[in-house]
Amino acid sequence: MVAKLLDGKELSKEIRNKLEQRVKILKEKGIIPKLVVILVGEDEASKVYVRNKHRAAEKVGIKTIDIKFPKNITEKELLLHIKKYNEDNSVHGILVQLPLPKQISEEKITCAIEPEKDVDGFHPVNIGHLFMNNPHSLPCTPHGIMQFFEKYKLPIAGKNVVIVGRSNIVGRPMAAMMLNNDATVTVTHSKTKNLSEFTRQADILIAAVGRASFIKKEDVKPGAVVIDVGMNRNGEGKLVGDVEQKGVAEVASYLTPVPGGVGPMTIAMLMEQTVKFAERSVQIVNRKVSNS
Ligand SMILES: Nc1nc(=O)c2c([nH]1)NC[C@@H]1CN(c3ccc(C(=O)N[C@@H](CCC(=O)O)C(=O)O)cc3)C=[N+]21
Repeated sequence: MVAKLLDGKELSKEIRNKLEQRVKILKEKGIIPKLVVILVGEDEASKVYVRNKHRAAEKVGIKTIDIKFPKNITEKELLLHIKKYNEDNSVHGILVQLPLPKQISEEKITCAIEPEKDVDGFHPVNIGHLFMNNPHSLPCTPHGIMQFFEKYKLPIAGKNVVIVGRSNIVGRPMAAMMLNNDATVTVTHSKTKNLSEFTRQADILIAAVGRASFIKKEDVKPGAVVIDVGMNRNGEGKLVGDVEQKGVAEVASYLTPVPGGVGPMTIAMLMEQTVKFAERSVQIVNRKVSNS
């Protein structure tokens, strides 16, 4: 078997084109969707994100305001800035890039963002709604992954989904979304014993561990759908996923490439969420982005 590659560049473009139309309608009502992105210090992955996201926003017609703070900013000061944007009615979405420097509590910052403006879907209130199967704001990476299943009509109900990684950003919300779609979900992590016994049972395997080429051909059930969430830099500075792509492509039925898979979808979902929040602000009923 040779896996079909799930093209995130192409799909994100499709989604962005649809968003452009929604932004046009908003603009006719005098609303410009506005997203504030806060970056503290110099994290490499975050810088790539800022750049790509800025480009996508421009194409869609979303105004993004990138705010950079030095890595020694205090928690108190950062909280004051968040408060200011919470209270600013022209701002529809606020995103603080993670990870944050040690002196700042990520939990405190995440909780400080108004849930209504939490485009990342990281606020405990939004996570709670997601786990109760009544989502208000969805974390962008797992939400982006769900778009592949919708677009390619890949069945989820009754499938064995195995997620490798239990981060708040990917693994946990991914588990909730798959469960909401009637999958049987297993979340594995660094303490899991005999990991590959689990991964080999997966009809859908989601790798979000942050270790280059961690999932090999022999860890994958023939015919599985494999989603590679990894964004690792190798020795040459090249971006490599958590999946050993070449080998796994020989056994999987579908596979997301890195780059050009999950990454662009994360950004497309961030755009979608921002537009949705702007629509809510003028009570335009949200229409789900449909890829069919
Ligand atoms: N609050 C918060 N929310 C995030 O969602 C968040 C964050 N903080 N901090 C940093 C990480 C990283 N992240 C990326 C998303 C897309 C690409 C992306 O577009 N990658 C492209 C291209 C990479 C390249 O240009 O080399 C690809 O995979 O094809 C990269 C990185 C979101 N993150």
